[in-house]
Amino acid sequence: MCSAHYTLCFQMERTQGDGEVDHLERPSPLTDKERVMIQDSWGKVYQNCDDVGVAILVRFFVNFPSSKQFFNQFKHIEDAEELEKSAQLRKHARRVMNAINTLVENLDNSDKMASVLKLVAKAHALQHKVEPVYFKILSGVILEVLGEEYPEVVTPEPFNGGRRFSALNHQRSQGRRSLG
Ligand code: HEM
Repeated sequence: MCSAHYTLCFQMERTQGDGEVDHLERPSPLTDKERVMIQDSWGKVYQNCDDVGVAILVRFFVNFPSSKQFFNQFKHIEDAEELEKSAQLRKHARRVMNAINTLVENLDNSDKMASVLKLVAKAHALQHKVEPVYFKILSGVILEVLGEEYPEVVTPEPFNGGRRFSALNHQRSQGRRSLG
């Protein structure tokens, strides 16, 4: 599982069937080797950050239309091609990718990671009134799109119950078409 996704999930609370709120387990710290693998893998994705970010958000809004309700400029748009052109969507895609990039760049700086996550969490909860479940859904879509577009860096080996970035088979990426 990508560490940024993992950290975002870690920040979220999960509601149990009986209505009690339970915190996710704290992940074990990354080793230096894992951190460098994640940064290396993410670097490849981030080279195409505009196209990847838009592809992720279009998939998210098409497959989970209720998530559009928070965006005044495209909440009524259904067509994927039209969504793709929306300036508000493209801006949010850049913001999402840049926030993840800051997290990945600071994997060894937990204070910085916590402050970025806190800012994002506060703004979305208090200002934009986004329910936490949408973060969970979006993180699944991120992994789905990256798994399709970058199979060499997002591999399916289980890692604490999820998927992770991996440096495995980087060579296989040579020559693969890039997104967009
Ligand atoms: C990885 C997850 C996400 C990241 C890193 C992220 C990041 C950001 C950032 C940095 C901003 C601009 C600053 C701000 O207003 O807070 C923003 C704005 C916003 N985000 Fe997110 N976001 C994420 C997920 C979501 C989700 C799941 C939704 C709703 C389904 C959402 C809805 C919004 C809205 C409505 C705005 C304001 C848009 C505007 O004013 O044009 N975000 N987001």
